[in-house]
Amino acid sequence: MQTVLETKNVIKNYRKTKAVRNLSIKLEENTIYGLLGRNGAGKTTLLNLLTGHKFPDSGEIKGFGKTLNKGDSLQEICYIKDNHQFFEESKVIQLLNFAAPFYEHWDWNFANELLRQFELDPNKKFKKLSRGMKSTVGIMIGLASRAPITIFDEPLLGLDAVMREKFYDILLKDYAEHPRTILMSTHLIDEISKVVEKVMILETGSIKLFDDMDTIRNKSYFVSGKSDVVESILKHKNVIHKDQHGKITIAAVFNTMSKQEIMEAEELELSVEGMSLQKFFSYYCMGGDKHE
Ligand SMILES: Nc1ncnc2c1ncn2[C@@H]1O[C@H](COP(=O)(O)OP(=O)(O)OP(=O)(O)O)[C@@H](O)[C@H]1O
Repeated sequence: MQTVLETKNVIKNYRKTKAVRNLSIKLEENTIYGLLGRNGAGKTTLLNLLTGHKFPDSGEIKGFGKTLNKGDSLQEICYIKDNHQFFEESKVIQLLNFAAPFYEHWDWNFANELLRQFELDPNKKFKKLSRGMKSTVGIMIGLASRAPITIFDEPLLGLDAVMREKFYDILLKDYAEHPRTILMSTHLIDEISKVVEKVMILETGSIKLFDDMDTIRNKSYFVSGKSDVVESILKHKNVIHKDQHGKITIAAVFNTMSKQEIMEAEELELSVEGMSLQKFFSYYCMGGDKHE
């Protein structure tokens, strides 16, 4: 698959804060990426660097194989930020009219359909929209742009569960018909696990994990049962968290377990269950999610 965006040894500091540390990643065409990380992990900084809104202190950023110099930004990118800088006095339809010419693949039929689906009055002024409605304006522009690379920074802030489901459904349907690269940073981890194909976890400016969603799903398990049996079966496995309840241990494992190993565990009266991405993220990054 073609690489559409790439960073090589990118560093970005804000005075003493090392926001992005020596980061090298490749984003491929026609893939949906989820960008995860705790507050302050460097997600927004990375997105700003990829989109030319910020320039690295050192390292290189390439779009479609070409190095981006200071001030360059790719026409192929649509970047929707969480802090909407839209003109407050403008009506929704004026904002769409303003955005459309920037994007070669903009689809007005789709934009109008999105207005209907998200129940937005095109003649309402942006400043009079609720927080969630403001987010839907960004979402609509991001989707209708059909940009080869669409980047959303926390697109779902303020959206209720119904609207968020609507977004995931529309995104997946449209992506199936018009494949492109979509990179989305979010804290709604379980929700996006249904949508993303690859997951990137940032921790203090570095990549902690970059893997296929399916691989993560297939490698993350809870194994529970009598403590000594759990301990013996997991001796050589990557246990990322353990909980002890009397004589019972519940272990969170991030490792491949073969069908044979699962069968053997079950024969020893252990239970082996899948783990949600949220749980995996918590255990993998935070050493437990007891404070959720
Ligand atoms: N303009 C700035 N000036 C100084 N420090 C900054 C600036 N922007 C970000 N930082 C710092 O850089 C680090 C990374 O911030 P960034 O906003 O990229 O994280 P994030 O992962 O997007 O966080 P969140 O999930 O809370 O939005 C943090 O320590 C933050 O305090």
